[in-house]
Parts: sequence; structure tokens; C-alpha cells
Amino acid sequence: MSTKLQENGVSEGWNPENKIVIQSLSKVYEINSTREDGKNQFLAIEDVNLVVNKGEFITIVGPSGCGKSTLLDIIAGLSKQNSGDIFIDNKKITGPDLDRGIVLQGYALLPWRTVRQNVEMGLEIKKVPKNQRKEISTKFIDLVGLSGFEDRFPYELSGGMKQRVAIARALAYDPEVLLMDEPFAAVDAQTREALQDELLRIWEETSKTIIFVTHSIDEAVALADRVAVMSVNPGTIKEIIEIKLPRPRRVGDLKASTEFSWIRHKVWESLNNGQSEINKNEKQDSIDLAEEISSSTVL
Ligand SMILES: Nc1ncnc2c1ncn2[C@@H]1O[C@H](COP(=O)(O)OP(=O)(O)OP(=O)(O)O)[C@@H](O)[C@H]1O
Repeated sequence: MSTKLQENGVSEGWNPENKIVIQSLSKVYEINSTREDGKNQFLAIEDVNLVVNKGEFITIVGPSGCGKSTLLDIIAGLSKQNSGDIFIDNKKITGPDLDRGIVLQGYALLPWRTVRQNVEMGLEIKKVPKNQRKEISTKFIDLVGLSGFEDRFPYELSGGMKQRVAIARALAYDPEVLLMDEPFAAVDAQTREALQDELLRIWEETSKTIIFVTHSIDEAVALADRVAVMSVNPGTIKEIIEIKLPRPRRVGDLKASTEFSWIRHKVWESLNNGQSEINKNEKQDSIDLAEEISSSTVL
């Protein structure tokens, strides 16, 4: 894939199968530092490269702080990278847009709006007429199994129901890409499995392209076509593991299979090697620091 850009921001020599192309992405945060060397920048992700095909389901796993949310925020256009580019349908992204739906861990529903009004938010922004909005919201409320709850307010719903509303809201305005950051982390195990099955069913029905961040290896393997494993310090994608489990999938059934356990172990190993690397890096950092201290003592 060529990195050369034409004047209209379209890259040359791209593959029409590609939905999202991430090239050499890096992000530096400015941080408050008390270090003597005055360093006040932190390299959160470095040289991230990833190509996601149309209709593909990619999950991202990695140790805490490796930059999963940072990466997703940049793809969403909510945060700006320091270097590198992201293309969606071969167009360079420059900020948030309705082509990308976002589902976050904290639901982010508006408490003063009913289920229906929350689901219709994106449609209002898109200036879809009222009767059409109702038709669309009815369809997606039904799709996530919340028919009959249209007039409830968020405080009247369980965590799992709120998360369903957030998914319906993201789907209702028909984004081609869904970006999900640990969307099921706050619900109990049983609800989580039900939501995973529901998401798989919706994805099969709507053929969206999904990038899904999770801490759970089981969830990553059960949902994805490919799992991107990130390492920390600096955060980058160290390995992409293809999940060749048959579809359609039901999460409960999958987990009982030997094939699932084998792939799960493979992802675990990849993550665990990363942990060893962190320990090595930390050890090396300590060695460097120790050497610095000892040499300054000699001086
Ligand atoms: N606004 C910010 N300012 C400074 N540093 C930040 C900021 N946001 C994130 N970081 C740092 O960047 C690194 C990556 O953070 P990020 O939240 O992307 O990681 P993550 O992989 O999503 O973590 P977790 O799995 O714990 O949610 C972390 O070391 C974090 O401390």
C-alpha cells in the first residue's frame, strides 16, 4: 500500500477490499513531569500499522496502558495523532464523522432523554424527518431486544439494557464503522455473554466493520475475525492472530470447544511474551538509571 497522497487526500494504489488503513500512527501526550531531565512528553503509541477489511470484525487486546483507547480515539477523530495517517474508504480522516459510530464503556446516554430519544440522537443530527426517525429507532430498539422500553429513561434501565441502547444509538444512524471501547466491561458475566451474542447477530445482519477493544481474551477470540495484540512501552501492534473459528458463532457453545481453548492460549501467550518484554524493559530502565546514578556518584 502506497503512502503517497494525492491533493484530495486520497492515497494511491489502494485495495478496494480495505475499509480502514492505519499507517505509521504515533501519539505523544504532554505530561506534567518532575523528572530532572525535564522530559514532559510521553510516547503512548508508536508506529501502529493496521489494515481492516470491509465487514471485518477486529478486536484489540493488550496490557493496561498500551494505548488501546488512544488508538480508538484517534480512529474516531476525537484525538489527533502526532504522525501517521488513517484512511477510511481511501479518504484521509481529519476529525469525527457520522461514518463512525462509537460505543464506550460508560454508555454515555443522555439521562433526560428516553430510550427512543437517545437512539434518535444521531438521526436528529443528520436531520432525518421525524416520522422516518421513529421508523428507524423502532427497528433498532427491536434489534437490540428493547421493544416495550422506548419511553423509559436511562435510570429505569439495567446496565445491560443501557448498553443495548448505546449500541442501538450507534447503529441507528447507519455508520459503516463501529468503534467499541470495552463496551461490555461494566455488566455481569451472563449479560455480557448475551450482549456478545447479540452483537455477533447484529454484525452478521448489518455487515459493519467493527474495531472492538477489550481486556478479555475470551471475548476477543469469540467475536473476532482477527485479534490485534498490542504491546506496551511504547504501545504498538506486535502480532495479529487470525481466528478461524466457524461462523455463525454462539459464544457459550464456542467456549466449550478445544479449538477455542487452543486459540485462546495462543493469544494469551502472545500477551504474556509482551509482559516478559515489559519486565525486561523495566529491568533495563532500572539498570540504566542505576548506571546513571553510579556514574554521577563517581564524578
Ligand atoms: N490525556 C492524556 N495525557 C497524558 N497521558 C495519557 C493521556 N491519555 C492516556 N495517557 C497515557 O497513554 C497511555 C495509553 O493510555 P490508554 O488509555 O490509551 O491505554 P489503554 O491500553 O486503553 O489502557 P487501559 O487498558 O488501562 O484502559 C497510558 O500510559 C496513559 O497513562
